[in-house]
Amino acid sequence: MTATKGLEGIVAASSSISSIIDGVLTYRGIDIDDLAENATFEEVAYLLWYGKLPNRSELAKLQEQLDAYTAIPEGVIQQIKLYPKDTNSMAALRTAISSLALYDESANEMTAEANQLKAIKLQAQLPAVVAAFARIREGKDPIAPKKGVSIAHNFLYMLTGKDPEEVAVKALDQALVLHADHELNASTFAARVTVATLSDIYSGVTSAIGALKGPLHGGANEAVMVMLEEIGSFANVEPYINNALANKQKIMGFGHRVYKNGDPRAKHLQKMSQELGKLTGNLELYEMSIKIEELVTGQKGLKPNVDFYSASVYTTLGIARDLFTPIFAISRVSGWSAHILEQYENNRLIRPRADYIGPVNAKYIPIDER
Ligand SMILES: CC(=O)SCCNC(=O)CCNC(=O)[C@H](O)C(C)(C)COP(=O)(O)OP(=O)(O)OC[C@H]1O[C@@H](n2cnc3c(N)ncnc32)[C@H](O)[C@@H]1OP(=O)(O)O
Ligand SMILES: O=C([O-])CC(=O)C(=O)O
Repeated sequence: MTATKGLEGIVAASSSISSIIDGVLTYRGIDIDDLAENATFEEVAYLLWYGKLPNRSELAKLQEQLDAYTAIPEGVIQQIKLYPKDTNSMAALRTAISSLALYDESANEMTAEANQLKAIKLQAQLPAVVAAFARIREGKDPIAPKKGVSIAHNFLYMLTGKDPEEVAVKALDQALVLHADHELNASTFAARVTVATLSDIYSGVTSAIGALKGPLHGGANEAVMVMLEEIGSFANVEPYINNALANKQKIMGFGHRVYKNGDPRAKHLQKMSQELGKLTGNLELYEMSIKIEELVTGQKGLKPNVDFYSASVYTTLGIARDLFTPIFAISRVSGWSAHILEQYENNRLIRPRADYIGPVNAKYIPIDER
């Protein structure tokens, strides 16, 4: 038995949710470019869960369900108030989402209907948890969600207490569409491994959040912003990047395990970054990002992934840097839950083998002889 490091190229599940074929990403067979231009995030979540786009009445019913579940249990709010003020935002999210299960009587119910409803609940509540955490750590009260508005609108409203501008809602909504699912990425795989033991959906999503947190995966969007802040100005881009590449440092937001000719989502975020920069009259982050891309692609052949331009987009929307990865989770919980439901439908325990490379024929040495 020999191991494939990082399971590169290993096909570990059959799925009908999203595909990456010849560099083209689809959700349920629909090209991401088409969805990014035309679909709302709620339509996409429905598509991922049910395998088809919703008609008007199906979408209205989903909106009603989201409205019914968005408010988070008071017990979870009280717990968030006890978190240290400097808690890592993804650690807070992981803990709070795990604790949502304690307040859901159906948490361990395993019927398909119960699990589908819990997917909707998690989708509704995850943005409310992120917004509540963001406010509570600033000593502010959480804001009750609105009804009848999109997830993007509600999230920005729950963060600030003000109805966001239409352009901000549209940008965030499109970012949510672009992040919703991505085949067997690390966090989705973690979710599937967890629920393949027939553990519950909250455990699956909690595992996924833990996996998304790392800077090689979802945590890269925050790391990109750390880099942009360190660079500080357009003039410093070239010396900074040349030095980083000469020292064999990884440039966050570049490279991908599957896409070798570029991530099809990045161009949408690049365009959004430029448009928001123009609207706010500050194109510096966008121009710095373009220059970084020119240097990294020019010297290493690496292309930006979904995380690269999302950093300048979210910053231009006025969102705190450490909420970027939680926002990724707000979107990706749609994909995680779709994969969890798919795993339950045709389950088998996921249990690969290890190529043992440790000592052999070793003997127990009594403690006094060591
Ligand atoms: C939503 C997402 O999860 S998208 C990915 C987000 N992550 C990042 O942006 C972090 C930066 N990127 C990376 O670390 C990697 O490109 C990954 C983790 C995304 C993919 O990794 P892998 O498929 O394992 O590629 P691996 O790390 O083996 O890289 C292959 C080579 O390219 C180099 N490389 C890959 N990414 C980068 C990068 N961002 N900057 C500089 N060099 C890089 C590696 O150093 C390695 O070089 P070597 O062969 O000389 O040692
Ligand atoms: O697929 C991956 O490995 C990472 C990624 O781009 C995502 O999860 O969106």
